[in-house]
Amino acid sequence: MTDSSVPAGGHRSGKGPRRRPDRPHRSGPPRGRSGPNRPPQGDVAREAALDTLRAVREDDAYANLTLPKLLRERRVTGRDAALATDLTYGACRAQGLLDAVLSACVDRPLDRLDGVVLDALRLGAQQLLRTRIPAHAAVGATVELVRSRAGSKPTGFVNAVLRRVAERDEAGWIDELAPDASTDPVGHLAFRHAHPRWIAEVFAGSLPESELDAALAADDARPAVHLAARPGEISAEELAAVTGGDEAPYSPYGVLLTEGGDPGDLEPVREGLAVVQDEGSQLVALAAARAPLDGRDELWLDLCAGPGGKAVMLGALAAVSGATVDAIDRAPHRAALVEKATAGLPVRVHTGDAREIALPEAAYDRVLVDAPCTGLGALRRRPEARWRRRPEDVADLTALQRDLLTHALERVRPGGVVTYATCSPHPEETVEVVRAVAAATGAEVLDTAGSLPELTGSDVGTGPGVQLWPHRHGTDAMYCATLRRSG
Ligand SMILES: C[S@@+](CC[C@H](N)C(=O)[O-])C[C@H]1O[C@@H](n2cnc3c(N)ncnc32)[C@H](O)[C@@H]1O
Repeated sequence: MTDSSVPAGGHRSGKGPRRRPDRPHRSGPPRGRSGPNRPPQGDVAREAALDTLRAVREDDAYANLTLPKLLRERRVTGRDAALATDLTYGACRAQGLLDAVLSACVDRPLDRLDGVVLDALRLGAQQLLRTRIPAHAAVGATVELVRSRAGSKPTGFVNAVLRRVAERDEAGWIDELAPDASTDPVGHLAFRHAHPRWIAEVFAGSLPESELDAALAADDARPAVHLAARPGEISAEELAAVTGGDEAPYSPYGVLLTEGGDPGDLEPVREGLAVVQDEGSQLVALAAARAPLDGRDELWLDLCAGPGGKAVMLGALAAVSGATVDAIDRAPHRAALVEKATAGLPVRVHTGDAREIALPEAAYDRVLVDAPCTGLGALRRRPEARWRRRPEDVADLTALQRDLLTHALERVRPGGVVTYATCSPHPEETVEVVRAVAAATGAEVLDTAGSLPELTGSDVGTGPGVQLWPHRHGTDAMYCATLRRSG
């Protein structure tokens, strides 16, 4: 199809800067050129979105890895790339809500639909309910997409379903379909903010009731992009000046980017003076490096290091203080990423299971265990994750988390400190792991907030440890707690 009549506006209403919804969607040189540098043609944004949704549904692919690769391969850039990103990530995040609406408009279970048709309906519903794209354009473009991918046969069906979806806006469908707010407030908010109920229940169990709405809303929004200035190389103030960002509120190395665009293209990032890293992750690495310690402080261990975000911060701080870091990851490709990220820093990378690898026992002064977890605190970054995770994943992970923390306490010397972290606020993965391992090993739980005075005045929970939240701190919902091995 030609898309010169299709508007490009793809922003969710009420969030972020608005693009003009009615501007013709067109990029690149005039049509008709041919040859190896021919620009992409057709509705390249929606085609890329549809292909990504298929990969997520059929192959369990990650949208945030699949889509950028597809856009690169097809040389889709600028407004088309931005529209593809908005639609794909939006449709992945909101899948449960979109499916509830589609189910109300379709006369059979959604899993009986052809896969391409279902993906297209989700894409169409996303445009109708959660962007400012006019209804006629959203329906027309989706029908043409289906025609180009699945032939004419299903187009009448897709057209009819999307016209039913378009009879109400998002708020209207929420009124119609969400559980009643007075009798089932958690279910209502879960539906409204497009979260599975069990995740909303986990959040509800960790927060005052009055904060659940804000927590789920923040979790459904696009995350801010932070840079971390490399300690010893550039200050946050200088980095903010060079990038046009703002110094972040908590991390002394953090910069909050205020402009869009690919942060990887920024000069300080290309030159290795800064990395893209959520401010919460910066604070975890800082807590690990600052935990109070008597005596020697020269041998550090990062037990679950891949892909290396915190290892870079630890390595740079170690370089400043004269320490050395051993960094382990079980996955060879992730260990390779740590190796690349920490080049030039005093970091030795090892591949293997942290519970078995041949490294010294009772030898390290500081250890960071950034444990594998459900990732419920970083759902903003992994569009499809909230619908893929299952409550039954939690038990396997907590067993591994306890095991890793116990091994960390065996690697650290008596009197040494271990910082345990997750990008999840689930109490079973956070405070309960820390309490259980402290009780079993006799380790002392330290005052983690005391190592992060920058957080003073903000609510970091009742512990043990520090719990960050997107709606409170603008960070991922990271958790960390520090323990000292008894002598
Ligand atoms: C949450 S990620 C760590 C993120 C990392 N610290 C960073 O800041 O980039 C958890 C990591 O633990 C690794 N892992 C899982 N089980 C492990 C084990 N038994 N031993 C070592 N690494 C493990 C995973 O491969 C994964 O890379």
